[in-house]
Amino acid sequence: MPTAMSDARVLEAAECAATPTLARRAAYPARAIARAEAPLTAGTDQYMRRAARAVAGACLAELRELRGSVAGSRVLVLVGGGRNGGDALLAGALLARRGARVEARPATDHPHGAALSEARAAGVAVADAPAPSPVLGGAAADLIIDGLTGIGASGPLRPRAAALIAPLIAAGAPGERAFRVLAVDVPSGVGVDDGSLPGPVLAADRTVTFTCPRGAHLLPPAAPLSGRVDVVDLGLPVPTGSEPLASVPDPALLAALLRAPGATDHKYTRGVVGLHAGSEAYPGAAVLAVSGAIRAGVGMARIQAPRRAVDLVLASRPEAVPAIGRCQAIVVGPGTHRADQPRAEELRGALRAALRRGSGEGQWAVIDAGALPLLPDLLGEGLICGPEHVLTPHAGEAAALLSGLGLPATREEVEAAPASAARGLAGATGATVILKAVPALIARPGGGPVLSLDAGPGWLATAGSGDVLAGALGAVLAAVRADRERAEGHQRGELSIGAAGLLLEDAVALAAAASVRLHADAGRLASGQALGRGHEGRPIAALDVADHLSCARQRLRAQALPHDQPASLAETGRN
Ligand SMILES: NC(=O)C1=CN([C@@H]2O[C@H](COP(=O)(O)OP(=O)(O)OC[C@H]3O[C@@H](n4cnc5c(N)ncnc54)[C@H](O)[C@@H]3O)[C@@H](O)[C@H]2O)[C@@H](O)CC1
Ligand SMILES: Nc1ncnc2c1ncn2[C@@H]1O[C@H](COP(=O)(O)OP(=O)(O)O)[C@@H](O)[C@H]1O
Ligand SMILES: [K+]
Repeated sequence: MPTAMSDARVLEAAECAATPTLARRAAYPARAIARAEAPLTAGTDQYMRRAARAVAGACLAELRELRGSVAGSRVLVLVGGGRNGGDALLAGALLARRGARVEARPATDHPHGAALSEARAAGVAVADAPAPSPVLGGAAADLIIDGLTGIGASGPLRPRAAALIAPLIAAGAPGERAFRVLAVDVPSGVGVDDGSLPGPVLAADRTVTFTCPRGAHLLPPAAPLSGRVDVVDLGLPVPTGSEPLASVPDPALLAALLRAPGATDHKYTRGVVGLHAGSEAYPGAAVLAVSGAIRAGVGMARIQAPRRAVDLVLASRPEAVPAIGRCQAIVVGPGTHRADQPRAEELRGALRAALRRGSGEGQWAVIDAGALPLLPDLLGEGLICGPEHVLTPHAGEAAALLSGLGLPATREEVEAAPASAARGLAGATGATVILKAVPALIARPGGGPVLSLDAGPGWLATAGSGDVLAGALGAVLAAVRADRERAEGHQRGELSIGAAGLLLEDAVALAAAASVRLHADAGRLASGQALGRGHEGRPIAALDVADHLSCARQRLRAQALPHDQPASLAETGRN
């Protein structure tokens, strides 16, 4: 199938098409995507051609970054039997016309016929593994295009496809290997809708997908294997008729929650948080949680803890108030263990006061660490969680809590299907759930798509990092609750601030998302990873994360204030 386009025009079109459309943040089921596309794509290959241009554009960018030029670069195309393989072959053809040495390796006896002919005509060599490579001559490729399977796949990769990726997986993770991998639509072999990993998958440096994200881009454990994801608009409809599986909250919405104080604000209108954090055994967690709350912008942080922990807090945060009084939100549990009976009894008291006894809204609360295992008994007493109660388990804590609620689960099961665990926990408790996975997930008790949030750099995996997150979340919840209290005191519609007009469930979920975002950005800033791609960053301590929360908040706010753009994250990281 010859093309009438000149090389220059092909390149131009390819680069345009690869521009990501960030407005599309919700992942829909593969079936719904295919159903919505079908009336337009039947009987035409124009959408496959647009897809291939977008893929080729991204490949050109990767090759230029890696080698400085495209001509002479070595590209290996892995080809499955469907249109995903067709996209990859046509992209390979475009790259061959740009002077790349391109070889295609089919995992099927029946690759897309027209795309295969066009690739051959453009100079792409087609080799059947394990035949020796005629083009690459056994040398490693610079770039692999993974076009084995897309949204039409199910189950683990079949043996022939799995055999093609096995040696590539063995070459190491992205960043550690000599070649780059660009996945067409999804890294082949992932569970497209649920983000599961039913078998081996070649991790991509970059993925080019179409129309809207897929579940596999937003849900762990598959999500990190996509690398950078470009969502390209091919002119096909978004399947808005079906419920999304997951979504990425708009940063502008998160920023809008974190309003700056005005002339009529005082510390109580900015929010007061009460922290039941730290214990004789783990006094430092109280410092971390209080610091997280203060640096995230709370009006006042109150602390309740054993004397040793309170003394430590006051030594580093003299502004903390060592008495629990009226608060808009509480944080219960950082730095505590259920085996510490006297401390557990204090936490139980705080939780009893916070949970619902009937239908009314309870005290807004973060329920973390040692407070989580106390929940099943309290719910057994007839107390009730509402959306205003936010649970913050990691996988192990989620498994224990599910099991305590009569839904047996192991840590491995939660890690294999975190979205289902987060939804299950929210449904079983009635609370909002932040599951600390990578990416982090937020599930609402009323169901609906889970929110997916970049968890930040791996440097955040350091002791006490979760205590900082709990404190920051307490601060944001207190501020949102304070705004709602203030708005309730006014005539309807007279005062429009922050999250005042949102449904309770949405306000709390967005507050949770804003806190995860602040924590992740603070980790990027503290570690120097905010300098951009190629900067792997440096080790950080949990207190460094707390210290960078205020800067992270300023950066996020800038997204709500387009007229007042401050310096980029990258510039801040240099300080
Ligand atoms: N609808 C359209 O016209 C468009 C589709 N596009 C591409 O087309 C893809 C969907 O195409 P298809 O519906 O043909 O599906 P796929 O290409 O995703 O997969 C179907 C093929 O994979 C094989 N397969 C299924 N499960 C497998 C497994 N576990 N291991 C190995 N092989 C497996 C099937 O036998 C079949 O040959 C999208 O992902 C996207 O890349 C783009 O070209 C844009 C336009
Ligand atoms: N690989 C990772 N990448 C990004 N963030 C991570 C990673 N591992 C852990 N984190 C984050 O670090 C924090 C750890 O919290 P938690 O497990 O409660 O630890 P701790 O109790 O020591 O504070 C969470 O916010 C989690 O999301
Ligand atoms: K693929």
